[in-house]
Amino acid sequence: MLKEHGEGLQVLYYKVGQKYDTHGDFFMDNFSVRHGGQRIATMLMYLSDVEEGGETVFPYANRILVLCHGGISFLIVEKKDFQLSQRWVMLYSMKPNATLDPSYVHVPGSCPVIKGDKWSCAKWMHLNEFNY
Ligand SMILES: O=C(O)CCC(=O)C(=O)O
Ligand SMILES: [Fe+2]
Repeated sequence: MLKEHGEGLQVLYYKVGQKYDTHGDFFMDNFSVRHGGQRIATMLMYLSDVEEGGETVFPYANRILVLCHGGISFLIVEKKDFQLSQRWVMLYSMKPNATLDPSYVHVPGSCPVIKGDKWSCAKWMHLNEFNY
């Protein structure tokens, strides 16, 4: 992917009780695609440890991301825990044939933070050059 196809980084901060509602990272309207076209993929990065809560859940991909609890990240796939060696994941919004792929709709985008606080960061990649 070319760097010109990327949006600037978007940093998110959640305090206790704050959450992000269910969504997909692709656009559902024609207006939003005017800069760079549809989003192809998201690189989601976890910048902090959350003591409790703050999970990102991908039920259609059968994945729950429990990130950075006590400095360790986990990916739960089909009820099995996998410890991640990195603090980021790639989520795809489109299939290789350029049709939308809802597999990584996040339900919710972020569960409420229960203890501590959460910092995350999204980098979105587009079909075309992104110039805003
Ligand atoms: O903070 C998270 O875990 C998810 C953020 C997210 O879904 C987004 O920025 O699109
Ligand atoms: Fe998202």
